[in-house]
Amino acid sequence: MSSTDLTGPTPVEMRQAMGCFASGVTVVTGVDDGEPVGFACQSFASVSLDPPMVLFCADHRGRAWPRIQAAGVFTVNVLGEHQADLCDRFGSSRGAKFEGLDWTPSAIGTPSLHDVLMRVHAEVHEVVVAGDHDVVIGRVVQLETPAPERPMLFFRGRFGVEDQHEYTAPDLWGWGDHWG
Ligand SMILES: Cc1cc2nc3c(=O)[nH]c(=O)nc-3n(C[C@H](O)[C@H](O)[C@H](O)COP(=O)(O)OP(=O)(O)OC[C@H]3O[C@@H](n4cnc5c(N)ncnc54)[C@H](O)[C@@H]3O)c2cc1C
Ligand SMILES: NC(=O)c1ccc[n+]([C@@H]2O[C@H](COP(=O)([O-])OP(=O)(O)OC[C@H]3O[C@@H](n4cnc5c(N)ncnc54)[C@H](O)[C@@H]3O)[C@@H](O)[C@H]2O)c1
Repeated sequence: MSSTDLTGPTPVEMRQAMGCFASGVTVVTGVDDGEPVGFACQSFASVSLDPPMVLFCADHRGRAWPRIQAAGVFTVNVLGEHQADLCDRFGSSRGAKFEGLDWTPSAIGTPSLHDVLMRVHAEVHEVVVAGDHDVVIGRVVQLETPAPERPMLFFRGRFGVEDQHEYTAPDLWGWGDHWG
């Protein structure tokens, strides 16, 4: 089979496979017109040390990202293991994300969430459109490491890995036992 015969995975196959890559979970926050906005985000990474840069990927359908982009500054709040409630709150379109939530304005005005492992405060440097997401590259202006908590882990669509030892990866491509 030549590479031109390959049609590539479906969205479902992408989600099932990409879920095998364990990540932390963050909440990306900003302020637009005085109103705090934010969304749960696992596609976060360090990009450059000098100058200091980070990235995250934002779905075009999300309503928070266009407002954060308009403001030009954002904070990445890295969640601890005990903060599943924050992930639920910011990872769903149900309910008001900041209703009844304590937060503090950062030096750049963005919402700092409490009891997180780390906060990255940044200015939007570049936005690259990639398929149905924007890749957002930010220039870091301040870092904070408020709490030495254990991290929240997201793996195969669930939190943590301890209870997933019996999981059998779906045989998406009919490879049987020939993984790797
Ligand atoms: C662990 C985890 C990791 C995630 N990682 C990422 C990531 O890396 N990048 C990313 O972009 N997203 C990610 N998400 C998804 C994102 O957090 C959610 O989609 C979140 O709700 C987006 O918030 P928002 O305020 O931007 O958009 P929302 O306003 O919450 O809208 C989200 C979706 O719901 C639809 N919607 C909203 N309100 C209504 C309504 N009343 N009726 C019908 N449809 C409606 C919107 O059109 C949109 O498609 C992640 C979620 C989780 C749980
Ligand atoms: N990058 C993202 O936009 C992203 C990442 C994770 C979860 N989510 C969304 O959060 C909700 C809850 O997720 P779940 O618990 O069902 O996990 P899931 O099983 O859908 O996610 C498994 C993996 O697929 C990838 N993925 C999922 N949705 C994606 C998207 N829209 N764009 C790019 N990659 C995506 C991520 O790598 C994730 O780790 C879903 O609506 C999901 O789409 C979005």
